[in-house]
Amino acid sequence: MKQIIIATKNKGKAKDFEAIFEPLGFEVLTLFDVAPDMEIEETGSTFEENAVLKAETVANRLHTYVIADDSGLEIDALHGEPGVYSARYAGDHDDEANMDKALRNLEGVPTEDRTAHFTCCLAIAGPDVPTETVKGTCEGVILTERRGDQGFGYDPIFYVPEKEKTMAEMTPAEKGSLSHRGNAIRKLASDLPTWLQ
Ligand SMILES: O=P(O)(O)OP(=O)(O)OP(=O)(O)OC[C@H]1O[C@@H](n2cnc3c(O)ncnc32)[C@H](O)[C@@H]1O
Ligand SMILES: [Mg+2]
Repeated sequence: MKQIIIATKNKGKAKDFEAIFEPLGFEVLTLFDVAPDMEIEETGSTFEENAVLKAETVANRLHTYVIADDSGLEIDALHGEPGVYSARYAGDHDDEANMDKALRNLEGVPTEDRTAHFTCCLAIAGPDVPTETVKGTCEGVILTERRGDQGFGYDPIFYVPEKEKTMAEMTPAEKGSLSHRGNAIRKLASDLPTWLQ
């Protein structure tokens, strides 16, 4: 089976990638498999900068093609917060505390003003080629309480009106069919065979 390296330590993200790449015949490897000691400080101020930073750091170390994902939630009523700070909004990678903070900051905001979107920027870096980036988004509404137990991060409070479900109420495959990550991967897909030769 062909292998694809995702420069991430987020197991929820890795599951999202597996749901899309495994049916295409790829085994998904993460930093836990290829470079468990690596901790990359995300010093960029945009998703794109951080995705490029993560992809290039790992590609330079491993001398092979690597995909990195930098993503986050932007809530309109909070002027785009938490944005690039999504993972560390209230506590470092503390999904529950992060959701609580978002819900607290939205207290009293009516449904019609609770619009938000997820963004996913993917960067692909490798030896002797310029790094490429693509972006995918997904629109939704922030609920007042959690629903569902699938997924990760802000999925339980991110409601997708067309599906009448939160992302945490979707199977990984269903989430991938409409998510910011799925949309970004589909943009990349036509380039994949050449990147992975
Ligand atoms: O940097 P890596 O190791 O890939 O893992 P990370 O979790 O730190 O990833 P980011 O720096 O890209 O931060 C993204 C955060 O945005 C949120 N997020 C991104 N995609 C999401 C999704 O599909 N569902 C729910 N929350 C998501 C979640 O809080 C993530 O931790
Ligand atoms: Mg991160």
